[in-house]
Amino acid sequence: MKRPRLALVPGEPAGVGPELCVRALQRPWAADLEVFGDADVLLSAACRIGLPLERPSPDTLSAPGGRFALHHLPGAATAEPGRPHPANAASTIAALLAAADACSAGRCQGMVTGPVHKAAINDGGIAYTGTTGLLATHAGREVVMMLANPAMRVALATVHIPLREVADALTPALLERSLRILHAALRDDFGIGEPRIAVLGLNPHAGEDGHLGREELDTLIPLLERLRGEGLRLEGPLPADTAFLPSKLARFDAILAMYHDQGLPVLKHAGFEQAVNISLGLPWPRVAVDHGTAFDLAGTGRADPSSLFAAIDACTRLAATRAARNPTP
Ligand SMILES: NC(=O)C1=CN([C@@H]2O[C@H](COP(=O)(O)OP(=O)(O)OC[C@H]3O[C@@H](n4cnc5c(N)ncnc54)[C@H](O)[C@@H]3O)[C@@H](O)[C@H]2O)C=CC1
Ligand SMILES: NCC(=O)COP(=O)(O)O
Repeated sequence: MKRPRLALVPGEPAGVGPELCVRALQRPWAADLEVFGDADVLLSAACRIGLPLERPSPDTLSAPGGRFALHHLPGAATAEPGRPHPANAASTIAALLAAADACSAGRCQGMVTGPVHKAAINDGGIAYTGTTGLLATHAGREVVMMLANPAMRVALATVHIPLREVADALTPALLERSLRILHAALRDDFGIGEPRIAVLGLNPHAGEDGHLGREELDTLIPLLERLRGEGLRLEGPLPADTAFLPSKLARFDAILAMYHDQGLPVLKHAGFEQAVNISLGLPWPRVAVDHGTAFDLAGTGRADPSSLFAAIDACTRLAATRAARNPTP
């Protein structure tokens, strides 16, 4: 099978993304990487952490890992580690969209993204709640965020909204869409014939028969019963406090959490380094690091590249799976 070509996007220029990408370019991969970002930011990051990186031509980077195609998208302001500049918001977003376009055009078979600082993008005058939503809008698809590490897969029914708004956002339509996208991705992208999905309740003790909240009785239970009737293997709504016990986790291929901080702290505690963030439902694979811009570490060389490396490996596998499913003539 042909080697996949993946777009690699460092993300926020003042964060740890650029230096983690420099680290990725120090070694060979099972995919060809094309970098979408500001070459000067990458060269400065390499210099700062003492790793070799050169730009032998306007559209090439060279490092011990090989020669890498470069799509240079300069920022408007000089990037300072740990100090995001609102003037760089436009080029940060442009790099993500250029990579998405390369995937849509078939030039790349997937994209791997570094962390983006939501407030820095908003301060630059661009409405943005995350790259998952940005790419969903760009591709015209409904998308579900799923984080995964070797211990578990956790998908989110709601993501970057205030906690106060979560209960109202959990409509039957949103939950059904989330479950169908998750089920299809587990089957098609992860090769699980009959995925077993655990669905968490929203309220303590999954609502305690309506005494601690009604979302389980009014929304979740009827929906799960209907979808089970179609053959989907769904368990729940489960009390979230015990759903992650190892004996329970072993029974499921994925968990659908109702909101960001219901699922992600458990997953990150169980393996921050190996976790990746996968956008389910896009026309091409997109995998991101599980961590943020870590401004406290930017420029120090101390940021751990494991999640970025795991993201490149995961995206390579997903691209290969899709290529095997839809072979080009
Ligand atoms: N994939 C993405 O684009 C993500 C972006 N974010 C964004 O990043 C920004 C900062 O978010 P925070 O909540 O501060 O989370 P953060 O993940 O940037 O930092 C939290 C803690 O983890 C540490 N950490 C993060 N990455 C690390 C690494 N590679 N190696 C070692 N330690 C690391 C940091 O030093 C800090 O102590 C926010 O704007 C957030 O929205 C957050 C998570 C994912
Ligand atoms: N908590 C995940 C996160 O902040 C990254 O989201 P996205 O940018 O991948 O949508």
